[in-house]
Amino acid sequence: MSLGKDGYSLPRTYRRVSRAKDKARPELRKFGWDTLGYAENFTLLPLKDTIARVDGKSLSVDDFRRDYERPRIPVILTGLTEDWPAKEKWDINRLTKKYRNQNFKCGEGDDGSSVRMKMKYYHDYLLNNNDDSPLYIFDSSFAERRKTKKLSEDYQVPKFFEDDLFHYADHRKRPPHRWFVMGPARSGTAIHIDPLGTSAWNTLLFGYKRWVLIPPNAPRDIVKPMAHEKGKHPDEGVTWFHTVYKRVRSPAWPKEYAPIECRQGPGETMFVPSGWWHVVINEGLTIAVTHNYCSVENLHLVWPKTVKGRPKLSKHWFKRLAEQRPEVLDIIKAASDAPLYNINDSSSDSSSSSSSSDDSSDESELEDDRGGRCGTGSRKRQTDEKSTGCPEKMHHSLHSNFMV
Ligand SMILES: O=C(O)CCC(=O)C(=O)O
Ligand SMILES: [Fe+2]
Repeated sequence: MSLGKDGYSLPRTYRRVSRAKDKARPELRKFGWDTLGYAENFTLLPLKDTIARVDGKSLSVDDFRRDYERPRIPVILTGLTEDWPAKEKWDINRLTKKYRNQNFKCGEGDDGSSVRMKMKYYHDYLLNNNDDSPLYIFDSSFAERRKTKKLSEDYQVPKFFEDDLFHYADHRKRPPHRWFVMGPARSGTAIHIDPLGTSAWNTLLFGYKRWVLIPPNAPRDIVKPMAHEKGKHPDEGVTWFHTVYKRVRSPAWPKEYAPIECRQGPGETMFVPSGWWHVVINEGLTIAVTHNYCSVENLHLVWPKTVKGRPKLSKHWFKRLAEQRPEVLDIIKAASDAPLYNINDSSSDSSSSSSSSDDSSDESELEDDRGGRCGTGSRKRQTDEKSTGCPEKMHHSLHSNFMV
């Protein structure tokens, strides 16, 4: 198809994209979206892949718990998508055809509202943009909307993550926990910790993502870009890979905060344990699904954060767990007796400090630090952590609401 003079194939894309951009990143209106020229000049340091990869088909749930989940060690699980319809169906052209007129969340307004775009316009944008840090689909309500919920039938929650204790809470009350994720080169997620002490799994169906994970005890100040490095994209993955990444790779980086890095490819499932800092950049078009969860292995971390950040939810959830999973009450009791500690040790989580028991703070504290999005719908992109009090994962980028 030939491109219009604005560079897009469809006549309305330019206006739809402009409207979304103005709402999601009004501060770029004057500065411009491609001013830094990253589409031409952005390069990543050469890959240093240091993560363990394990065949998910032959690994037992008990072994996963013992070797990775309990000790909180990141790992890539392979071979889990072989029976997923998504393996074939989550192809950009097929998705665009099937969900052409459906809106997907690709950003968040200053007021926390979702910025949405129809798939057909997003597809046009995806193929034809030169933005420094492009809009990124991070949609946490796809499984609840009539016309997009079939996406949730295209994949299966891997057995390792099936026992999500948040299932026992009323699904309308639980924090956002699953995201359909799609974006072009240079889109990604700023450094963050997922919200509420949850762990996450993130399965890539198409493309390649670069990940850097940094241990929970690393202080916030050293893992985040410095004030003078933030520029116009303070909360974007590209900025981190442009600034902090060099330090992480230098011999001066403290050994105790040694990162785990990798290039995740199609069919690979990343396990991000509770409390780990992580940052992601897409090397080209990627299509993924990610869930955050609470299991018997991280409940001791999730519980105190939920009490603090989502007090009403915690009461409701406690009742349900007492009825249906009484055996986990000992974990809750032990976690409640322990002094409230930050799972990040030195990297205190400012977001969780703003607690009050009213609904709004309840809502907003779901996330910890995901850098991603707040609000109720996005998971993971927060603009600035939890300090904004937003609970989702972080992104517009960070799963907005649910991440730390
Ligand atoms: O795929 C990505 O961009 C990473 C997402 C992420 O870390 C999150 O949603 O918390
Ligand atoms: Fe995350």
